[in-house]
Amino acid sequence: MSLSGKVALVTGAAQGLGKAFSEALLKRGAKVCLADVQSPLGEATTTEFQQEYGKDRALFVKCDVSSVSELQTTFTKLLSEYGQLDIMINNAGIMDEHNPARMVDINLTGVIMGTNMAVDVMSKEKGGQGGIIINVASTAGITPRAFFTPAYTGTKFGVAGFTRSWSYNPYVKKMGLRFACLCPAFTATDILNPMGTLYPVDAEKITQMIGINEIPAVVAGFIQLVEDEQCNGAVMTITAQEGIQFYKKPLALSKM
Ligand SMILES: NC(=O)c1ccc[n+]([C@@H]2O[C@H](COP(=O)([O-])OP(=O)(O)OC[C@H]3O[C@@H](n4cnc5c(N)ncnc54)[C@H](O)[C@@H]3O)[C@@H](O)[C@H]2O)c1
Ligand SMILES: CC[C@@H](O)/C=C/C=C\C[C@@H](O)/C=C/C=C/C=C\[C@@H](O)CCCC(=O)O
Repeated sequence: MSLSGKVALVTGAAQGLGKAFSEALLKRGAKVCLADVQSPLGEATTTEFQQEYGKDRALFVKCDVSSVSELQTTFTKLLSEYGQLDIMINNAGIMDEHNPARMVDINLTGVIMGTNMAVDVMSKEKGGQGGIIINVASTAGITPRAFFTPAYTGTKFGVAGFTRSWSYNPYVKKMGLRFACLCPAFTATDILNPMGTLYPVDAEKITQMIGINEIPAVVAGFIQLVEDEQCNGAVMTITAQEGIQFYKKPLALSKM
């Protein structure tokens, strides 16, 4: 799918993977609404992108994805600026085993609410143009072996299950929608702080043992999902040792 003229919403876009996903979309001709709870940093990232890709191509909205009203306001601002939404990336997430309720609100409830609002705007049955919704889980969301992050693992299992459930919906073809789940393993961003885990020494040791992805490797997998019109139901893993793999291959879209 050509991304020229498409409109994307990326949550958690001020830094890290969300920033890199946003830039990859901009490079391919899309307009991007960057949503993040970090206001000065999100504004600085957006200004950087506006200078590189054009003022009208990037928009920042301060948004805490755990707040339904802030998410709604984000969609309202995005639609009033760009008039459409084609690509929804629910990426915002934290690692804080010491505050599991907050982590569930951001990592899981935020993804569910962001997805449901995007479905309402993007569905061809509701006046939208269809498109793709990618939810960022983790390899921790498909194997429970990261014992140092049990609540985080729970949220990411939730994201993977939620996204896959949508992909099996027999009405997605009529809606013109595709759902995919991106599952990186450890990647070089600020989230890799062992102090957010229950067992920092073990977390650090296992991270080094498994290896750390560089951001461009994850961006390559991300773009593959965005551009592949057959990717509905895909669960893609990206690891330093084995690169891009499919844990669950794309589903044939239902004829219903
Ligand atoms: N880096 C990794 O090792 C790794 C591996 C697998 C999955 N992930 C997932 O990738 C996603 C992006 O993480 P990252 O690695 O870029 O980390 P990061 O900490 O660099 O970026 C996370 C971004 O999310 C934003 N954010 C946090 N809480 C928010 C909220 N309530 N509302 C809106 N934005 C919020 C932060 O401000 C930040 O910009 C997360 O969902 C994370 O769980 C990361
Ligand atoms: C160093 C801190 C670290 O623990 C914080 C990580 C924060 C987010 C990254 C997370 O999404 C990545 C998880 C990757 C897990 C990779 C492998 C596990 O699934 C399995 C580990 C154990 C094993 O298989 O032997």
